[in-house]
Amino acid sequence: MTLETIDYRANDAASKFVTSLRETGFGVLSNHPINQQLVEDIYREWQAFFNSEEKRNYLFKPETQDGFFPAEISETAKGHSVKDIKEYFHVYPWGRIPDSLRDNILTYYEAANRLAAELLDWVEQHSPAEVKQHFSIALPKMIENSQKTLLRVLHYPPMSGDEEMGAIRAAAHEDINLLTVLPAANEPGLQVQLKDGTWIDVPSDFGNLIINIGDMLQEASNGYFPSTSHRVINPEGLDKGKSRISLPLFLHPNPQVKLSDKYTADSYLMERLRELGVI
Ligand SMILES: O=C(O)CCC(=O)C(=O)O
Ligand SMILES: [Fe+2]
Repeated sequence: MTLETIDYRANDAASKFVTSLRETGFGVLSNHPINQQLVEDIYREWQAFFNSEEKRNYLFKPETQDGFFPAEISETAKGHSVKDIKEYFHVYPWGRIPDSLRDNILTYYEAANRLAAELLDWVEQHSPAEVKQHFSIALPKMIENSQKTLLRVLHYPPMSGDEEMGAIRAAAHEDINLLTVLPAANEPGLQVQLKDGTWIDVPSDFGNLIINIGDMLQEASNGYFPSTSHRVINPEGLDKGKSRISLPLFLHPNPQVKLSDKYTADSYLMERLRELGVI
């Protein structure tokens, strides 16, 4: 099985997209409104930033979680013992951002959020009534003006040869948030796990937009929309010498939004961050 790429401008785009999310946890869009030149500019200028020592001036603050997370303290996925091979920067509009990178990244943040609201509306419109009734408010409303939505600029450095045994760029995990929106990275490697356990490549043609379900949408839909495991595998051969940059936007509802009888967005997030040991 492969993941089908869906033309955002096709008449049946919404229903095809939601069917793909329901079946695989992922949807891949071509012909979408995110400006590809902007994405390319961001990849280029953030690559230069990660190559410079300036990044150390933006070391993340544990209380606010904005800023630069170096490889030494980078994430260990839930259930794994080896750190991922990556470093990243957490962008929030209220957080610290290097001046020279601010305009482009905030333009992208806004454009991706606007599209995300439309895609959440597609999900809502194509949810069966018995699923829809679980949503405490309309899905696009959940993220409206949210200060919690996080744009992560990820840098996977070239392989040096002395990586820890068993380490990969991003070990298998599920995202915590409602939906994740990410432009295809500048190098392949992203894979999703199907129901039968096999791993398939997410079509990474440059210009595609990849959307995946996170645990919060799974919780809010009472399991109807599956949050599926995904990972980023290490490059082989000549590609070992190449960096990879990616740009996931993690859509987080406003903290007081009720996800289910059991959780608000805030109580859900806190429980997960406690499990991860980061708070
Ligand atoms: O780099 C990628 O393509 C995906 C990253 C990812 O899954 C994550 O950061 O949660
Ligand atoms: Fe992820």
